Amino acid sequence: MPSKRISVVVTRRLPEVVETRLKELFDVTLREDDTPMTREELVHAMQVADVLVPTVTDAIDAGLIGQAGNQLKLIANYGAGFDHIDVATARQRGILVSNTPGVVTDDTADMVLALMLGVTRRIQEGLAVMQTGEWQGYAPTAFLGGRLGGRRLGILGMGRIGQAVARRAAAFGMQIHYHNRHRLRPEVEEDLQATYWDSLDQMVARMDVISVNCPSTPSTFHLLNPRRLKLLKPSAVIVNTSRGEVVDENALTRMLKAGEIAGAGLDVYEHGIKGNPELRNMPNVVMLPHMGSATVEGRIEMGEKVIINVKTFADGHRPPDQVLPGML
Ligand SMILES: NC(=O)C1=CN([C@@H]2O[C@H](COP(=O)(O)OP(=O)(O)OC[C@H]3O[C@@H](n4cnc5c(N)ncnc54)[C@H](O)[C@@H]3O)[C@@H](O)[C@H]2O)C=CC1
Ligand SMILES: O=C(O)C(=O)CO
Repeated sequence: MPSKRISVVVTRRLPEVVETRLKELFDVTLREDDTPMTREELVHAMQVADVLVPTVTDAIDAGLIGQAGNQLKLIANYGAGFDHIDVATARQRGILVSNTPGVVTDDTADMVLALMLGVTRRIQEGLAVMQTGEWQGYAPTAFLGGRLGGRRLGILGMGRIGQAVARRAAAFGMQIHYHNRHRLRPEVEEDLQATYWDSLDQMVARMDVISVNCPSTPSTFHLLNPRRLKLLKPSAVIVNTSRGEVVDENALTRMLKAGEIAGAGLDVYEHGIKGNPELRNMPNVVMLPHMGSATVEGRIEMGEKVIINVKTFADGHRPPDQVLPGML
C-alpha cells in the first residue's frame, strides 16, 4: 500500500516538525488539544486507523485491542517503554508494535545524574530558600550534602539507559555495579568497569545509590519490594526513571519518612501520575513530572523513529523497531 494512503492516528501533540512530516507522508489525523485520549476516543481511533501512534499515556490493553478494526496493522509507539501496550494480544490479532529505543537514552541518563545530584547535593532545599527569600547567607556548615565520587552505584537494568548512566557516573568517580536479567558480555563489562551481581539482594544491601533502569514487566513489578528496600543502607538513595511499578512506592514513602532510606529522586510514579502525596513535602525527595527524555532534540528524534517505523511498514517491510512479547 503506498504510504500516502496509510491512515495514521496520533494520540498526542508532537513537535511541529514531526507533525508536518507526518502530514506530508501519510493520511494523518493529529490531536488538536494536548490531553490524553479518552477510552472512547482510543476505541474510535483504533477502529479507523491503519496505524495508531500512542504514547505512554494511552493504556492499549486487551479490551481496546479486542475492539480494534481489522485494518489496524501497526501500533507505532512514541516512546521506548511499551509496558502500556498489550503486545501479546496485539500479536494474536496480527497487529505489529514498534517503539523508539536509543534516541531517549542519553537524555534519560543525563536526568538520572541530575536526580542523583539533586538528592545528594540537596538542590531542592537550596532552591526552596532562594525562592522563598529565606536564605541568610553563606555558612560553612549549611546545606552539606554528600559527594558522588567514591560512592557505589547499583544499576538495576543494565540496558541502553543503564549503560549510559554507568558511563556518566564513572566520570563522576562512582564505582559501577549492576544487576541485570542477563550478564553483559565480558568486553562490555570491562569497558564499563562494572561489577555484576547475580543476586539483587546482595547488590542492594551494599550500594550507596540505586538507579532503576529496567522496564516495567510482570517480572519487574515491585522488584524493590518492602523486603528488598529494608536491605538498603539507611544512607542509600534511590533514583527511579524507569516506571513507578518497579518500586513499591508506599513502602518507599514509609521508609523515607522513617529515615530508613536517605533520599529518592523520582521521575515516574506508581500511584497515579503524581505519586504518593506524602512524598511531595519531603526535603530529601526530588520529584520530576516524567521528563527524563524531555529534550527538544530527543522528542524530534523520537518522531523520526516513529516515521521510519510507519514508512517502512507502509512500504511492505517489518518496522525496524518492532517489539515482540518475549522482549519484555
Ligand atoms: N523517564 C523517562 O522519560 C524514560 C523512561 N524510560 C524507561 O526506561 C526503561 C529502560 O529503557 P532502555 O534502557 O532503553 O531499555 P533496555 O531494554 O535497553 O534495557 C532494559 C534492561 O533491563 C533488563 N531487565 C529486564 N527485566 C529485568 C529483570 N527482571 N531484572 C533485571 N534486569 C531486567 C534488560 O535485560 C535490559 O538490559 C524503559 O523500558 C522505560 O520504561 C525510557 C525512556 C525515557
Ligand atoms: O520513552 C519512554 O519510555 C518514556 O517514558 C518517555 O520518553
